[in-house]
Amino acid sequence: MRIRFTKMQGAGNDFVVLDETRGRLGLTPAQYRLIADRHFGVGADQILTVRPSPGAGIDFEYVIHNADGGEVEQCGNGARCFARYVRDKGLTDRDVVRVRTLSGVIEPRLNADGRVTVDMGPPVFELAQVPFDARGIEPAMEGGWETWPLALAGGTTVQVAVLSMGNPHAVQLVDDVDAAPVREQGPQVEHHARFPRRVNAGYLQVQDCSHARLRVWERGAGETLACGTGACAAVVAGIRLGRLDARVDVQTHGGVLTIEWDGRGPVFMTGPAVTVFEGELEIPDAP
Ligand SMILES: N[C@@H](CCC[C@H](N)C(=O)O)C(=O)O
Repeated sequence: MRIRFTKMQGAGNDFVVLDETRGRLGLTPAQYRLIADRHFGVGADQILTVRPSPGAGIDFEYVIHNADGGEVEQCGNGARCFARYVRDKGLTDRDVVRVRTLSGVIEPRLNADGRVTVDMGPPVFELAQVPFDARGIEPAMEGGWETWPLALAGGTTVQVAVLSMGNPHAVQLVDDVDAAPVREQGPQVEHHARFPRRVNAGYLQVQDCSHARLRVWERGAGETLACGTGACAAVVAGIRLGRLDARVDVQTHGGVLTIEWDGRGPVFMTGPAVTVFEGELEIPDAP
């Protein structure tokens, strides 16, 4: 089959965007993997699919597949690209769209400067409780919030703050992200028995109360140049640990994301959303 696609990026986190507003393509996980493959396909960290409104008060449905072909609940950098895409393609004339994802409704807003701000909804902390209570592991209090010990191979134990931004994150505070063992340790954290549905592993370096650096080993994609939900989760963790203020510029390898959280309500993420090119791809039909 031949499919039309748009290649986009948000702070270097790159996406293939597919339009299913006029009918489903019916792609299989293997076909998503092929599209994301950097040698045999287009290449992307995630595939984003635009579907029509699922009901009253919602403009679109937003479906996300990781490069490994698995469908996931949320993608922050993708949400900004999604908003840019539906506007540029004339699928809406609104500056603010309400979009249903697997983890709920989010609201991206196109700004006059070309960047996009997304109301990502509030962080969820319950994720941190259940498995640890079951194992009877004591949390460590650090700056008034709980982080949890995670035993890794070779006798290493790391402290992680575990929370959900619609998708799961385990965030570590590190002194220097450049020296953090993201590629060696990230896969271990992602697949740790503690996280039956796997997890995104974030490494946060606090520079001062409004500046941070971040690297993320993403579930189902490996280390990416930026992770939007990862930036939201890391800033929320940094605020709860007393290390960050309510508005933080997060420097990633692909660009800066501005994250705002008042300590209670939704997290707001602002950053770029850019179209790179468009094309057509021939992929084998599903068996
Ligand atoms: N790149 C993303 C997150 C994509 C999904 C993630 N890998 C997961 O499996 O939860 C972002 O910008 O948030």
